[in-house]
Amino acid sequence: MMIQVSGLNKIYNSGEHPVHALIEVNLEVKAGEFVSVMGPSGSGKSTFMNILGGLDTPTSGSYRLDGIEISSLDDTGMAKVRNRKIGFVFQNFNLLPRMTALRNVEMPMLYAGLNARERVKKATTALERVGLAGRIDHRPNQLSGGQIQRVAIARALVNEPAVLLADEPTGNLDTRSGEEIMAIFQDLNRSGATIVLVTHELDIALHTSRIIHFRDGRLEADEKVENPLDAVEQLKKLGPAHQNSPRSGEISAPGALTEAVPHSQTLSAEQGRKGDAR
Ligand SMILES: Nc1ncnc2c1ncn2[C@@H]1O[C@H](COP(=O)(O)OP(=O)(O)OP(=O)(O)O)[C@@H](O)[C@H]1O
Repeated sequence: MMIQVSGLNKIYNSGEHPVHALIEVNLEVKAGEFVSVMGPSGSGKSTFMNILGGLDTPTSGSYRLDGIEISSLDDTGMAKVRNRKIGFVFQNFNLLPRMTALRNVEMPMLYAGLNARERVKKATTALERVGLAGRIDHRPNQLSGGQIQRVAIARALVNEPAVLLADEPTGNLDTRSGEEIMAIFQDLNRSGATIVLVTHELDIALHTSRIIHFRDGRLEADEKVENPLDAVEQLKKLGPAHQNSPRSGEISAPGALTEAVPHSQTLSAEQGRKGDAR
């Protein structure tokens, strides 16, 4: 079992009254599953993801990640687990604005003791994996929202984590860019990645094979998706990307997680959207 959560509770005591944000949550996720987390605002999704990611600790209960009991680790132990086992993708991207895509993706490897050549090689491979081979020297303000999110995914992948956690990774993107991100996640999942993704959109959740629902801090439903939507098929239905449409991306064919549009064709659109990409 990749993720094993039992009797998990989280109580915040920061305000005047304690907030019971998670109540007796139980969940098991096998290696290789693709799970989405849904629920109204305030239902506990972020709290749950923060605990899964080792960014916060539960008040009580057990959380095992890849066999390691996380809830009993100290800060140093937790930081190690985060660095080695978990890849994060956030809605607001969290990239360093002054650094190129390549340097951003190299960041998680800086502390892993790899030499510069190995770092560049692995970062380049990760960027190729998300279809950004031709953009490795671009800075975030030279990329579309969808491309920035792909850099963030490459960065999350580069240490080969046991699990990928994504909090609203398509939340700031248009339909096509969102589908492109889902195509990458589906591709990674088919190669064996375990992924847990928070989304407010059912259309996005239906790309995963299991949806769990939170309400008032409780995990109230856990359902299997019989025929998950295939993002590559959805992209075909959307038709060809319009050259002038803001933030349109480049993945347009099955398996084509590579650049389909020559660099020069996208430059003008990029210039037009500078500044609103994040
Ligand atoms: N640091 C904190 N201190 C006190 N209360 C908190 C803290 N973080 C979250 N909460 C409370 O815990 C509950 C769950 O919040 P959480 O952010 O996990 O919900 P969510 O489902 O992620 O919501 P959203 O979809 O709006 O992001 C809410 O009542 C929230 O106000």
